[in-house]
Formats: sequence, structure tokens, C-alpha cells
Amino acid sequence: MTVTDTNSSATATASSASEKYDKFSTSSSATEDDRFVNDGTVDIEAGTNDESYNKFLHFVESSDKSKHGISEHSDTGLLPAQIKRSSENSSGTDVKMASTTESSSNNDGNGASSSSSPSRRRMSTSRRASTTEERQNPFAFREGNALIWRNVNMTLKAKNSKQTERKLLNSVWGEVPPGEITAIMGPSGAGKTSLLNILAGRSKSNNSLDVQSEIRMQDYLVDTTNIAVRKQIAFVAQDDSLSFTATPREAIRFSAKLRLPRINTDEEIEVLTEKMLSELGLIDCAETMIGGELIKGISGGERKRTSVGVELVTKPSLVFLDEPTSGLDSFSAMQVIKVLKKIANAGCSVLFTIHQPSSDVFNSFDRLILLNKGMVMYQGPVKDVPAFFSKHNHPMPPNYNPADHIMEVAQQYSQEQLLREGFFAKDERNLPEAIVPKEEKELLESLGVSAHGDISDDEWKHVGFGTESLMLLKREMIHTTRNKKGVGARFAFTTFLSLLVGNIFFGVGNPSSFTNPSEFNSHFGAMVMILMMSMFGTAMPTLLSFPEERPVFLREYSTNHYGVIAYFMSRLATEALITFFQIMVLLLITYFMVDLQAGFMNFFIIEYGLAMSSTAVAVLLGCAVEDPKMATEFLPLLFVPQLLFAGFFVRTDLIPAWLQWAQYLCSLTYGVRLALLAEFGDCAANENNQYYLPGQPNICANLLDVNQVNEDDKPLYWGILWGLFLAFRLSALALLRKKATKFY
Ligand SMILES: Nc1ncnc2c1ncn2[C@@H]1O[C@H](COP(=O)(O)OP(=O)(O)OP(=O)(O)O)[C@@H](O)[C@H]1O
Repeated sequence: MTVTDTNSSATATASSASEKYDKFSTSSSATEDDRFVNDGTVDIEAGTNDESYNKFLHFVESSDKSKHGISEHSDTGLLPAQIKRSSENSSGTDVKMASTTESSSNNDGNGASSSSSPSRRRMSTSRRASTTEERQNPFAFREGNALIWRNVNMTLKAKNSKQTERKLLNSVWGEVPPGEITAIMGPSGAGKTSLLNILAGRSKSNNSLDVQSEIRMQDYLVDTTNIAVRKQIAFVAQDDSLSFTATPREAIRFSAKLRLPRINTDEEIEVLTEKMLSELGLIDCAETMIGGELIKGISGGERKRTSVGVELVTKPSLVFLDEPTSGLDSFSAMQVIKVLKKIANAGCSVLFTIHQPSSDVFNSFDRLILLNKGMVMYQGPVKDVPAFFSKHNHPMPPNYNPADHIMEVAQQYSQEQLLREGFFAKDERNLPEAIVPKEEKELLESLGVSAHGDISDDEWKHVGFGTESLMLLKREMIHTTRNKKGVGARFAFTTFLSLLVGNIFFGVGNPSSFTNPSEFNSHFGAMVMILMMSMFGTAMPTLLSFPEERPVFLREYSTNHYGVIAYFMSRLATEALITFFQIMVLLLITYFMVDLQAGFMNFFIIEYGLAMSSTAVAVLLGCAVEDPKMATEFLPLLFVPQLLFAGFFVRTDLIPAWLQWAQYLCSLTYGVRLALLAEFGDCAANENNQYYLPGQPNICANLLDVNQVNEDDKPLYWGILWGLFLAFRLSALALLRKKATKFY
């Protein structure tokens, strides 16, 4: 496939768009439009044409600022705490939001300047024409979202009266303008990742931490922990949570297909994917599996670049990256930074943390936020760094990496001395009052306009539930076939254990050689053993695999790949298929070796129902725990109650009354009852059965009686078995959805 450089067209588009911005910002129409309600918020529903936006702009800029202030009556559910704080802090003056693209050259580390507000301009654009060429271009123009923050505080709470609280971030402030790349640097432990996580909505107050922040996208006050807002931010985390059986090409294509509007054809997505791979130097390894602990795959650097590609291919307008160059050699690091620059040139706001950049990499940043012990030591354009450090007694040594120099200053001198020398400038920006959107929809409409052009609402939407489910299912199937070690081990163990059980209980199911009751007990024992094998053999891998795949799911869900239901359904379909084959293997060996009496298919259906039902419990437990190691701790919780309440160690009516309800949660109980009816139902009904011993009671009937099995209750047993399946699956779905939405 040929890959052409289309960046020039992106630049051309960008400049035409900025002309458009300028035109908007000089608009003089001053009448109040019907779309603007009295509190100054905009009614998106009423129309989004440019003329209306011009009016809105003029209205915003000329009317009483208090109209745009923070409304105590906002029903968005966003930032109730911050609404109050913002009202208190707000200057109420008529100064526009700082745009750092034109920062003054005598910057004193506070990066504030006074160009026209990017956020106001941003509101004035509509979806533009979208061409195939644009859709195939990873660097097509998009309308960036300025991110501005202040008063970001993070405090480690004191655990007891002897401890004191520890400020991890102290009144941190800053901004990420569209069209620029902003690096966060600082010594280890300075708070870089903490700041990035707070801005990206991935950190929130909890028992040990107190987190406060005031974050704006454009002029809108936002709660980035709100999942709807968080989905607007592309985030590349430090740990690359990628599906380990996918290839870089598949991972990037998957992200593009699910996250770009449906107007993008498969062909366009193919070209886009190839361009992204080429830009990131991933063509050579595009067909190699990403790999993980069990499978050797692409290198760490290639994995990192794949993570970057997965996010950038969606043409985000705001992207955060946590150490995108860690583990990369200087050439690859520069390659990544160049791609970030191109994305920024296309209108995106880019913010990332970085450790020890080379001087070339450092000089290619537009802006720098230098954190030291949780405080902003410097904030502003990178080109102003040498002058700033010289002015404050630490001139750059000649021929020295500026990044090394500023890190040395930050680490060698005490915070008090640096304060005396004039570092740690206070936030002197004069921000306008923030707008609190009336509805979440209003905020999302105003932030969500992107590079996808002037297209209909239908084409603008992402792919639907059907495509999401199919793509997920396809990926799950590929994962299963490629995960040879994992799936292979599952089938190998099943075969081995089946052969073991088959040999130990060889022929015990055949009553023709029956001479004494102990042989009958072996028959019953073999049946129960096969049931337990099918149950634990399928539930255990599921319990362990769910937490393993959890980081991938959480990343993809929180970055708008698909919904929880589509994910859940595709997992269910894959599990159902694997379970089918696993039970088939198990029964093909044990059924015939043990010589069971129930019909093969009859027994298969019971085994399958039991396995699916027990897997549902495993999925629920798997959703509840956060890491695979913790999942192994949960294994006894999966097994022991099943054995206790199954009825073959102790009759269920002998269990204390206050605990008897638990038997209805144990699928093994009902699997055993159904299997007993299938295996021994006929002989229980027939006094002269093959197990008959003269002078002895009907032992088949006795076995059913001891286990409280009643032929008439068969539909009830099936109902409970499938009812448990449904109940546990739905609970797991609800839990997963809750966890995904509250993922920090
Ligand atoms: N959840 C937490 N509980 C306790 N302390 C925390 C927590 N999160 C961060 N910290 C502390 O906050 C400080 C800043 O951590 P952070 O990871 O943000 O630093 P960093 O600048 O990214 O460091 P590095 O460059 O080493 O990754 C550290 O001292 C860290 O121990």
C-alpha cells in the first residue's frame, strides 16, 4: 500500500480554518439571538450555523459577564463543589482567557498572555466538508480544545493523629493550548503522573487522598471524572494495556473502526491505519503479535508506539500521554515527538509527561510545565526557558542539554532557595468566569466537534451495537486461536484429567457386573466427579482471565471504543463456544470410559448448563476483583460453597435453617439433581432394576431420596440452573458497567 504525505493538505486546511476563526472573531453583529438564554448559555439544539455562532460570540464578549458565570442551578451534575469555588475565585473582569500561542517573550514563568480567546473562537466553527483525502489523513485538521486548570491540589491524608497530611500537588496551574505540544517535566516524585491523571479524570478523592481541581475545556467548567467528558480525552497510559494477541496493525485498525464516525469506509480506515503505522515506524512489525507475559511479541518501544498510534488514529482534539518516550531510543523518541508535533499542527492539544529528553527532543516542545515537589517551578514556552533560568541565577551552560540543566537545578537546590530566586511563580492569569453548561449534551456538543467534516448526524455517529459486537467477537475469536498456550493448556488439562478419571472409574457405570453397593457408590462418585470437573474446569480459567483482560477493557471503554453490553455479549459468545468444546472433549473421554447410562446428549446438555451457570459466578467474581493475583484468592469462594450445598456431603435439609437459602445459589446442587435423574431415574422407577439385590431396598430410589431429587421438580431444577446463569451474568454486567464508569 502506498503511503503519501498528506500533511501539507492538513496545514492548508488548518490555515483556511484559522482565517475562518479570524473572520468570526471580528464579527460585529450584536443582536441577541433566540438561542441564547438569559444566563448566557447556548442552546445547541437551536442551530449550529456560523452566523448564529458569530452572534453567540458577540453576545458572549459584549454582554454582562455575570450572565456567563457559574450557575448554582446547573442540572448537569458537573462539579457541584467547583461551582462554589469558582464563584469565589473568579475575578469577574473582562479579560479573555490566556492563549499561550502568543506568549510574551519576557515571560516570567507564568505563561499568561492576552490573545483572543481560543475557546470563544472554538465555539464558532461548524462541521466542515469532509473528503476521502481528509478521512485518510491522520493529521487532518481538527478543532482543538484548550484545557486550562488552576488550584489543582492533591493531599495525602494523615492516617492517624501522629501523622501529618502531605501535599503532593500544591495549587498547580497551567494550560494546554490547541496546536501546541506541552511537556510536563520534573524530578521523580514531583507529581507529573498525578497531575496528568487528575486532568484526564483518572484520579479522584478517596479514603487516603484528597483531590481538588478547577479544570476548564474551552470556557466550560468540566468534571473530567465524568465518563462522558473523559471520553473526549485520548489518553496513552504508561502501562500499555493492549490486547496481547493483536498485531499493531489490528490494534490501530480496531481503534479507528470503532471510534471514528461511520462515514469512514473500511478502505479509508485501511489507508489511515497504514499511514499511522508508517508515521510511527511500525510497518516492519505490523504483523507481529503485541505479546505479553506468555507470548513474546514486539519490543517495548514498538508497544509504546502502538499505544500512541491507537489513540492518535482517532484524530483526537485533546490527547494526554504518560511518558510516551519511556523505553525508546533517542531516534524512536524523536519519531514519536514528531508525530505529536504533526498532530498538534493539525489543531490538537497535546500534553505529556517526559523523563530526561535529549536536547533535540526538548527543543521541539512548544511549552514546558516544570514541576518540583508538587509545585509549578516554571510554566511557559520552551524558547523562554534559557532566559528565565538566566534571569533567576541559573544560566544555561554552553553546549549542555537544557533538559538536564533544569532538572539539575530542580534537584540540587532547596525549594526555599528556588522560591527566593523567583521560581514557583503564582498563577497571575486573569481568567474569565467559567461557563457551567446547563446540560451535559451542551458541553459535549461544543467540545465534540472534530475533524470529521460537514456530515449528516447519522454519518457522524460511531458504528452501532451490532458492528461493535461483531468486531469484538472477531477479536475474541482471533485471541482464542492465537492464545495457544492459554487455550492449549485448558484443553490439555481437561484431556489429562478426563483420562485420569476415566481410568480410575473405568466401567463403573455399567450395572451388568454389579454385585455389591460399593460398586454403585463408585458409579455415583464418577458421575459427580465428571460434573465437578466440567464446572471447575470451565469456571476457573474464566475467573482468572477476566481480571487479566480488565485493563484492556477499561482503557477501551473509557476511550469510547464500545459499550459494556457489546463487550459482555462478545465475551459470553466466546465463552459459550469454548465451554462447548471443552465439555465435549471431557465427555467424549469420560462418558464412554466410565460407561454412563444416561443418553450422551442428555448428559452433555446437563454438563453444559452446569458449566455455563458456574462460569457466570466466576465472571461475577472476576469483575469484582482488580488483578489476577487477587482472583486466585477468590478461588475457594467459587468452589467451597458449591461443594457444601450440593447435598452429597450433607443433606441440604440438615443445613442450619438460616443458611439453607444459599443452596439456591449453588448451581452444582441442581446440576447433580438433574444428572441423578438422567442417570438413575429409570432404575429408581423400576423395582427390578439391575442394581437390585434380594432383600435390599431400591438403592437408586434411595439415592434420589437422600439427595432430595424429585422427577416432578425437573423443570424447577432447569429453571434454577438457567436462572442462576442469568442472575449472575446480569449482576456481573451491572458491576462491570459501574466499575468501568468509575474507573480511576
Ligand atoms: N495514591 C497515592 N497514594 C500515596 N501517595 C501517592 C499516590 N499517588 C502519588 N503519590 C505520591 O505522590 C508523589 C508524586 O507521584 P507521581 O507518580 O505523580 O510522581 P512523578 O513525578 O510522576 O514520578 P515519576 O517520575 O517517578 O513517575 C510521589 O511521592 C508519590 O509517592
